[in-house]
Amino acid sequence: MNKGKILIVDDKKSVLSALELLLQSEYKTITTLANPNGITSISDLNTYNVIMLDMNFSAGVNTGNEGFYWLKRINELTQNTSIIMMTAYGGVELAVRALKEGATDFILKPWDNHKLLSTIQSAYQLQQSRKEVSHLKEKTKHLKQLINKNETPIIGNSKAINQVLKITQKVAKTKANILITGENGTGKELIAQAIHNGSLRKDEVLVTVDMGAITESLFESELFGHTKGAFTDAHEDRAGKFETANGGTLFLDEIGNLSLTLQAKLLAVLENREIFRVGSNDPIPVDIRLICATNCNLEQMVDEDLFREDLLYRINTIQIEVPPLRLRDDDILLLAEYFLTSYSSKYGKSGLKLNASSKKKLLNHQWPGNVRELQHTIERSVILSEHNILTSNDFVFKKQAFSATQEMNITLDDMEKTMIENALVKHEQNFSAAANQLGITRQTLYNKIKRYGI
Ligand SMILES: Nc1ncnc2c1ncn2[C@@H]1O[C@H](COP(=O)(O)OP(=O)(O)OP(=O)(O)O)[C@@H](O)[C@H]1O
Repeated sequence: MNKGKILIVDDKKSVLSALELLLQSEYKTITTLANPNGITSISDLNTYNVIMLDMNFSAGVNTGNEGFYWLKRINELTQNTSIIMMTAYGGVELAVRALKEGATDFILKPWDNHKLLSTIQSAYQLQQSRKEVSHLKEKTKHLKQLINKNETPIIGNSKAINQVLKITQKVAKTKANILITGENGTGKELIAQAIHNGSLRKDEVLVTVDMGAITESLFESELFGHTKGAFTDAHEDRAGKFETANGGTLFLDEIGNLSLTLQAKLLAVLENREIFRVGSNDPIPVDIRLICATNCNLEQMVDEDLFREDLLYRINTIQIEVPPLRLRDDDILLLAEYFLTSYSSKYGKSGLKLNASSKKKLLNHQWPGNVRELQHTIERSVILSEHNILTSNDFVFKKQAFSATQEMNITLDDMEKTMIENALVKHEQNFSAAANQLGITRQTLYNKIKRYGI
C-alpha cells in the first residue's frame, strides 16, 4: 500500500464513500469532507499528497466557480500538493481553465475506476517530484551560501591595490567579461571572488577551473559534462563546470596554459552560449559571467600565434592588472600583520609581534612569489618561532637564491623590459613619472616601449 494521504472534497456523500472505498486499499490515509468550508480548518493540509476537489457545491449551481475559489485557496495554503478537479458538467474549456489556474488534472464524473486510479497515481508522483525539487533547491541555496561565505578579505592600502579595488567595484555589477592579469600569487583569484561577490549573481555559485591542471583528454568532459556510456569510465550522466556555473560566474584560471585546440573549443562555447555534453547532441544553453586570469602576456602570445586573438577579444572586455607585491610597499606590513594574526590564532601562539628589524627585512625583500610567498613566510615563522617577538632571523628567503640563479638565464633586454613594465605599473602608466624614475627621457621611454612591444 502507498503511504500517500488523499483528501476528497465533495458535497455528495455517495461520491465520498465510493472514492473512499476505491482508494483505501491503495493509499494509507483517506480523508473525506462534504463541506469545502472545512478545508481551512485542516491544520495539516500541506501534508496531503493529493486533493480531489469537486467544482460545484451549491445546489443548482454548475459554473465551477466555487471549485475555482477553493482551488486558489488550497494553492495558497499548500506548497506542492496535487489538486485534481472533479465535475459532472465539464467541457474542454473548463478543464483548460482548471489546469491554467493550478490544478494538476481534471476528472469527469462518472469516472472509470481504472483511469481514475492512474490519474491519482500520476498526481501523487508529481507531488513527490515537486517536493524533492523543493528540497534540492533549499539544499542548493544553503550550499551556495556556505560556498560564498568563505570570503577572504583583500588586505592592502597601497595606491596600486586601491586602484585595482576601485575598478573591481566598478565592473562587478556589469555583465562584462573580465581578464585579470598579474604575476603568480598577486591575488588574482581573490579579485575574481570580489567581482563575483559584488555582482548581481552573488547568490549563485562561483565555479573555478584551473585550466593549467586539465589534460587535453579530460577537457571536454570536465567543462561540458558527459552522458552515461559516452566513454569507458562514464558510469553516469554528469554535469560539467559550465552547467554547474549556470546562472553564476565561471572563473577560468591560468587561461594562458590552454592549447590552441582547446582554445578553439572554448571559443565555440563562449560564442554560442551553449554546450553539448560529451556523448549527446542536445544543446544545453548556459548563462555564465566569465572571469579569466593569467600570468602570461596574452597579447604577446597572440603575436607569437600561441593564443587566439578572437578568444582574447571575447575574454578581455575589461582587463585588470594586479601589480606585484614589490610595487606595493604600503601593503607588505599590513599583509604581514594580517597573516601573523591569523596564523598565531591557527597555531595557538597568540601575542606574536614583529620587531623593527624583521619589518625592515620584509620591506626590503623583492617577493618574487608575491602575497603567497609572504603568507607562507609568515606561516613558517609562526610555526618555528620560540619567542613572542619575531626578529629578522626568523625570516629566511629561499626564493632570493632561486631568483638570483634565474636571473643568470635572462638577458639585459629582458631585465630592462621588466624594469620599464614595473615603472609603468608603479606610476599608473604616467610616462613622465616612469621615465623620471628610470633616469631616461620621455622620448627614450617611448622608443623602448615600442621596441619591447610593451
Ligand atoms: N590582498 C590580499 N589580502 C589577503 N590575502 C591575499 C591578498 N592577495 C593574495 N592573498 C592570498 O595570497 C594567496 C595567493 O592569492 P591568489 O591565489 O588569489 O593569487 P593568484 O594571483 O590567483 O595566484 P596564481 O596566479 O598562482 O593562481 C591566497 O592565499 C590569497 O588568499
